[in-house]
Amino acid sequence: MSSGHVSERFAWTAFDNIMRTAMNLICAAGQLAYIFRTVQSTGHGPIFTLLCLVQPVLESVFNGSLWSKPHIVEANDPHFLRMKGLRELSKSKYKQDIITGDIVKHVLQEFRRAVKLLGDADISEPYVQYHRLNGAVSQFAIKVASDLPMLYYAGNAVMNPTGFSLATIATLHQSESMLSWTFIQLFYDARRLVREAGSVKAIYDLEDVVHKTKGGDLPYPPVGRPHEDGMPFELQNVSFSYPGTTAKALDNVTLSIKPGQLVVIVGSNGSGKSTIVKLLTRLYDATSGTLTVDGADIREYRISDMRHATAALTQDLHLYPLSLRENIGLGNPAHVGDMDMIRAAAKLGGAEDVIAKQVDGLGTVLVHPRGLKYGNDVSKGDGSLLAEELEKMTKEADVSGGERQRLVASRTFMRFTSGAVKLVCVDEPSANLDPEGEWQLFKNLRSLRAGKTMIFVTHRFAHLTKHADVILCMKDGGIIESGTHEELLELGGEYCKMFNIQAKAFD
Ligand SMILES: Nc1ncnc2c1ncn2[C@@H]1O[C@H](COP(=O)(O)OP(=O)(O)OP(=O)(O)O)[C@@H](O)[C@H]1O
Repeated sequence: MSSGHVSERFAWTAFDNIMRTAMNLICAAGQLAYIFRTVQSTGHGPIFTLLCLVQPVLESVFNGSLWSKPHIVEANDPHFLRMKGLRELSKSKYKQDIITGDIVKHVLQEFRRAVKLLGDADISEPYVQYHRLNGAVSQFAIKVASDLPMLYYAGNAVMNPTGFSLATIATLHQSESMLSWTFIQLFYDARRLVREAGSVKAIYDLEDVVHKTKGGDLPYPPVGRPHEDGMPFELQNVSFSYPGTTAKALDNVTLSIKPGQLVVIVGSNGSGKSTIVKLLTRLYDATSGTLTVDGADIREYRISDMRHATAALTQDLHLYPLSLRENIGLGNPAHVGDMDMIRAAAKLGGAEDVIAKQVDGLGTVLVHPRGLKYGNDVSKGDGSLLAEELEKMTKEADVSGGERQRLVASRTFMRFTSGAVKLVCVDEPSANLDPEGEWQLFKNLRSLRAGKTMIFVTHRFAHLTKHADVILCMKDGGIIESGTHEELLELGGEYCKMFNIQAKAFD
C-alpha cells in the first residue's frame, strides 16, 4: 500500500463516520418527534420520550464509568507502542528531522508494518475494554432501562384502557427500539470520529512534510561530475524573509564555496547564520536572488538526491520515540539494521557510554509518546499502592541534554557512512556538551571531512576557526567579513573583536 493509500483509507473512514453521525442525528430527531406526537394524545408524551432516552444515556455513562474510579493505565503491546511512536513523528517538532533526514518512507513503511502486526489486538480505549470486562451489572441495568418505556406505557394502558390502542403500543415499541439503537450508534460514532480525525491529521501532516518543498528533475551529483571533493555552491544576492514576516533574515548575501571547503559561519545572535543552513538543506527557498549548486539552481535538482547528498546536525534535532538503534540507524535508513555501523556511529558521536548505561542498550526507547501511561485520580507521592505503581511506570530513563546531543550526533555520523553525502551542515550542536565532548565531536567531524563540503555555525571559536578554509562573519543578515582566521585577525574588524573577547577570557 502506498503512503497515499494509507491516508486515503483514514480519510474515507473519517468521512464515512461524519456521514453516519449526520444520518444518525437526523434519524434520532425524526424518531423522537414521531414518538412524542404519537403519545402526546394520551397526555404522556414528555415522560415516555424521556424514558426512551434512559437506555442510551446509561450506555454512555457505564462506558465512562472507569473515570469515576482511581486507576492507572499502561499500554504494553509492543506493536501498539511502536505504531504510536511512529505516529508521534508526524508532530511538528520532528518536522526538520524528518525533512533533513529523509526518513518519511521508512516511517510510513514501519507504521504499516506495526499496524499489520497488531492484527486483531484490542486497541480500543481503556474504558471500553473495562466496560467489556465489568459489564454484567451494567448490562442488566441497561436491559431494564430498555424495557422502561414499554413498561410505563403498558402500565398506563392497564389503568386507563380506553386511552390506548394495541396498534399504538406495537408502533411505539418498534419506534422506541429504533431510537435506542440510533442513540447508541450516535455515541459510538461520535467517539470514533474524534479518534479517526486525529489519525487522518497525523498521517496527512507527515505526507505534507515531503510535498511542501519541491525539486526539479536534475540528478545530483550531475551526470559525469561525481564531485569527489564535496558539493560546491554559490549564493548570489540572496535575500530571505521567513513566511509571515517582512524582516529580512538574509539581506543580499553573495558568497561562493568550493568543493570540500571547511566553512565556519560566525556572528551575533539573529545575524542569519542558521538561515543560510536552512536554505542549503532545502527547508526554505530564497525569497530573491539565486542559490546555485554546481552551476544549477538548487531547486532544479531532484529533492530526494539533494536530501541524500546533505547531512545536517543542529541543536533542534530530537530523539525519536523509537529504540536507540533506530535513533542512530535512521541517519542512514538503508542500513538501519546494521549493528556494526550503528555501533561505529555511536562511537564517533561519543554516545557509547550513554548506550552502555541503559538496561536494554540499543534496544532502549528513551522517549515515549504521551498518553500511553497515566493515572486517573491518583496523586504521585500520596503513599498509595497505585501512586507507587504510577511512579515506577512513568519514570523515564534519565539522559542529560549533553547525552541527548551525543545520541543525535551519532545519527549524523551514521549518515556519513552513506557515500552520497557531499555537504555537511553543523549548526551549533555542542551547546550542552562538556568541553571534552565538544572538542571530540569537532575533531571527529573534521576527521571525516574527505569528500564533503562542511559548514559549521558556531559562537565558540576555539575548536574550529583555525581549521577553516573560509570564515564568514555575519551581521544583520549580511556577510560583513570573509577570509581565513589569520586574514580576519589582520583585518582587525568584527571577527577580530569577537575573537579577542573570547581569548581574553583565558588570560
Ligand atoms: N522561524 C522563524 N520565523 C520568523 N523569523 C525567524 C525564524 N527563525 C529565525 N528568524 C529570524 O531571522 C533572523 C535570523 O535568524 P537566524 O536563526 O538565522 O540567526 P542566527 O545568526 O543563527 O542566530 P543565533 O546565533 O541566535 O542562533 C532573526 O532575526 C530571527 O529572529
